[in-house]
Amino acid sequence: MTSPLLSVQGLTKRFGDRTACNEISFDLWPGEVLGIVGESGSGKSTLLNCLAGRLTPEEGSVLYETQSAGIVDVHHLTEARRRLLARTEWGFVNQDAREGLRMGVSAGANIGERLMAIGARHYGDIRRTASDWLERVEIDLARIDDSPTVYSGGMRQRLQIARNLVSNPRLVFMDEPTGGLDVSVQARLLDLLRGLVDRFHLSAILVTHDLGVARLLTHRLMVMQRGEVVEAGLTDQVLDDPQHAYTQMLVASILPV
Ligand SMILES: Nc1ncnc2c1ncn2[C@@H]1O[C@H](COP(=O)(O)OP(=O)(O)OP(=O)(O)O)[C@@H](O)[C@H]1O
Repeated sequence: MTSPLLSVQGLTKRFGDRTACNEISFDLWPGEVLGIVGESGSGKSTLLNCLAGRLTPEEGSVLYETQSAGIVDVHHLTEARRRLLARTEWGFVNQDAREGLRMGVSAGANIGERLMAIGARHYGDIRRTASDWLERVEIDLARIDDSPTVYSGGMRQRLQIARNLVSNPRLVFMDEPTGGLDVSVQARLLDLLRGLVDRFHLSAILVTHDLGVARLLTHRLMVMQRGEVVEAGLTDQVLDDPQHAYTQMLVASILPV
């Protein structure tokens, strides 16, 4: 029997007297893509940041099964070990690619840096792998030495995805990866992400307010309202036959038939 990659128990995060996430518990299984959906302000990003160790919850635990050191409690690791974990086993794709890229170095270096962080040293190999990944995310190789500052929004997002996936992460956190882009750019990025998720059997947790994105990319969904998970289940089931009044409202407003 396999064990969960991530196991979350009773996670609560408050900002002053506002509870952004309230007693959230769930498991993520290897190879699974879990979507977190809900309206703006429902607590999705806060939850994601608590899972990835970027925010510290007031209560609860986030247990992660590491590749070599067994199960660790993300919030009881030292800062140095958490950073190491983030660098070697996780990816984090931000909505704003500028936050996930180093804007002062070339596209190739953005990918190469990640490889060097996991021990790659041979310049030729690093350059070759960076080139492969640029191709994989449909960026013209002629742009490898350009800085991402001269990339379009869609290209930057594809570069951020390449930078995250090049190190073969076991778990990828994504916060609105297609947000803020033109509709046609979004569609292409979604196609690309879906292909990569399938090809690399990614385990991922994806935050989105877009139920169309959730439908395309996720296996399972958690629906959040005011910091609570109000409904959870297989994505198609939740979207085709929502049980909670809030989910019914979301589905009716976002996916009109
Ligand atoms: N740093 C912070 N300080 C104070 N309150 C915060 C902070 N971050 C989030 N909140 C509050 O926590 C609640 C949840 O916010 P969060 O950003 O997690 O929601 P969200 O569902 O991700 O929304 P969006 O889709 O707009 O990003 C909101 O009421 C928000 O105002």
